Amino acid sequence: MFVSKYSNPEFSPYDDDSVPETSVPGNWPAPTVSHALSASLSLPGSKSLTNRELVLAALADGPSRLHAPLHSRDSALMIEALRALGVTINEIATGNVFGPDLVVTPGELEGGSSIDCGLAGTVMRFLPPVAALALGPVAFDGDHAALRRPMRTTIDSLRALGVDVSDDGRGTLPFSLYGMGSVAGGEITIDASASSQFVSGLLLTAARFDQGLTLRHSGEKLPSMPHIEMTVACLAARGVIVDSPEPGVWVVPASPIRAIDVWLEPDLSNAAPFLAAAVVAGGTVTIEGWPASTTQVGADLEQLLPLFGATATRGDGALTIDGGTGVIGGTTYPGIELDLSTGGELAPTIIALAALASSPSTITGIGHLRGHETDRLAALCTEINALGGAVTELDDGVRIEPRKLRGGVWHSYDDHRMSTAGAVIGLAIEGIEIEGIDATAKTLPQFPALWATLVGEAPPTSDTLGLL
Ligand SMILES: O=C(O)C1=C[C@@H](OP(=O)(O)O)[C@@H](O)[C@H](O)C1
Ligand SMILES: C=C(OP(=O)(O)O)C(=O)O
Repeated sequence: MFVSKYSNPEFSPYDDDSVPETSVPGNWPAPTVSHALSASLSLPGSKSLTNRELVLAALADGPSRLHAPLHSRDSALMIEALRALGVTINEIATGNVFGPDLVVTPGELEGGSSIDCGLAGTVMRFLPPVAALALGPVAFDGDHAALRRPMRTTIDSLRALGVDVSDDGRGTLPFSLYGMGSVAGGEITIDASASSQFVSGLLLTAARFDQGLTLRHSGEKLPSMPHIEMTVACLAARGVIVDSPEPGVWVVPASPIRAIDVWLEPDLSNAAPFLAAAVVAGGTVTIEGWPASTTQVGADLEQLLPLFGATATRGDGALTIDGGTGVIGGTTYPGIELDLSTGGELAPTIIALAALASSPSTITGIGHLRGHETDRLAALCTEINALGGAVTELDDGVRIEPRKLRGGVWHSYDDHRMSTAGAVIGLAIEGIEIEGIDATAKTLPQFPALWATLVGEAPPTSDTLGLL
């Protein structure tokens, strides 16, 4: 039997003889715990806020300082792309273990570049409208895994705004556009049912269009509303007041975007697997620096994790989840019925917890996760079922039946939230090896180091936390 070096078989209620015999080189053995947790962690800045503030600072009327921004693959791709478009971005060391502050100085936007979007939805959906303001051609491409993410709405909306876009008709990366130095703006209708980022991308730049923008969403659903509200709030902080006269309509006035200094909040969606660990292992996990109020959908974890029998407490700028004795200590919790359309990026963690529940769960409102870093519904079904689970895909979600799980290789599909969902299950199930833990570099390069701290394996050091 393969036994993770962190595991203690005595405490696993899911012991099974069919775990793999040997470890696969390069895979990350997910730590299994045999004790209740008592961890307090700080996390780096929010991906969604950092990449919005980078874009807004690049379009602003002077230099902006970003304090405590995220430094990860997604933010690095955004920084490189903005530099290629003529924006100056300098680092200022502050002693923050998660990396330097950034000073963003706008410049005249120039074309002639090729932008690597990697696998970052925020780069591929936020930057084409910015590039349309540049003078000259700008090409957009990305990772192989990115070439299936929906981009048709971005392409069509730019064309509706009069921008010259060349693509191969598939509605995905790669494509290119020819910026004319300005965009007239006006009124357009788009279908953003595949991603809220189509709306956010247009809103972020629209104040710089000659006539601003009236944007209408026409489609059967609109996922991730909190992320659109985050965009509107970031614009408001820079003096651009977006009116929403009715649901699905936004009016952005032509207006300067003010240069301001901003403090980035920690990434609350990246807190999800750490806080969920308390549910599985028992004991407490505290995330420091939890904002008193926020536009991040990760704030919903305070209400979501108690659905799994945990207790959430806020105080002293922190959120603590107490999982009692946890799954490994014998706690059972019933499955849940949940519409997660507002917080799709929390779904992989929630589904991992549901896979350890004692009765069935149905998670809906997340059909659009098929267009995320991977088809997350298919990936979660495949990986949980390969461990002995019983997850089925629905039109817009998944149904999870309780099953005794066993160890095995958990594939990440280049998706950071698949890697971390596997780690959550791995706390209770011996012998789970994560293939592709490096995917966590997309938004949290320190994940393996922080997870080791969480389970009490190693204290954090500037070497382990500062890695990029
Ligand atoms: O605007 C953003 O920062 C994001 C919006 C959401 O995208 P979708 O609406 O495509 O789910 C979310 O899932 C993603 O992680 C980040
Ligand atoms: C969907 C996600 O990312 P992206 O910003 O690449 O869309 C995510 O982080 O869960």
